Amino acid sequence: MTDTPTVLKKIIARKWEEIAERKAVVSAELLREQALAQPACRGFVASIESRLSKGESAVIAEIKKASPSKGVIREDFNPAELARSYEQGGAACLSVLTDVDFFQGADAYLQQARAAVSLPVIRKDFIVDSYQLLEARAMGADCVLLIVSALSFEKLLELNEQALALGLDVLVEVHDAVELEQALQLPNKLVGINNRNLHTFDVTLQTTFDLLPAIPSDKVVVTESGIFTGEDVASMREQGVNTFLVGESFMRADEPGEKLRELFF
Ligand SMILES: O=C(O)c1ccccc1NCC(=O)[C@H](O)[C@H](O)COP(=O)(O)O
Repeated sequence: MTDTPTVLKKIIARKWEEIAERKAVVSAELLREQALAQPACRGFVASIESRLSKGESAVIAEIKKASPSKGVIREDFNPAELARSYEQGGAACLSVLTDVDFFQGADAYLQQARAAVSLPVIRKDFIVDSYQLLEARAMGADCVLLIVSALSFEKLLELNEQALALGLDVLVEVHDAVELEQALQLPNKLVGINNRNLHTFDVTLQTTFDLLPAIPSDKVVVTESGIFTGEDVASMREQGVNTFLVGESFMRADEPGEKLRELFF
């Protein structure tokens, strides 16, 4: 009997096809030239640390039109306007979904959002190949996401090194103790704990609380997914977690930046 592929497995399988299609249009060599011609990144980690050092929450505000678990989340979708709203609301950084097939994202959305503000931006996608790092740097991203469950440990180390060498910051994302053990072997400052199980879509903030004790105090923990209420925010703060990645809750609000301010400041 064969296992039914989970959504994460489907996304990764499609990613490899997408990479092959894109490589046929723009070679890795050309992309590298474009990546190396970019100005310095804006400092994703630095922006978070600056907020934390002032005793504030650092909010990574996500621009996400749709998702596999929720379908279309926001019809009225203008990345530049959303970015401005988030900046005014007090965001430390932006997260922009660039995956086309499962999130209705686009590389252009990242560029439009970033051009509208001075905030650093993470390319939120499913990175499995160094070509996507070159793409990220070439399109202007300041940070990339590396999802431990999507990569072998060797690939994780390799992509992490390549991303850092390109001047990108990296948010390494885990969901359980085994993945966390791998993530902690990287020199990175940020450790993202995704409260969403990417295989089943189950979301529980308990994931962050369970993994937190194993994380050294020199790391910055980013709690990701499922943050909707003041109580959610307070429960994280009580445990010393002050960096949040939030998407749906803001995206469903008429004024996403106002919602951000109301929840966090
Ligand atoms: O959101 C999904 O349905 C999803 C499915 C499979 C892989 C990843 C998925 N989402 C990416 C994220 O983790 C979230 O966009 C991000 O953490 C924000 O979460 P939320 O605040 O719950 O929108």
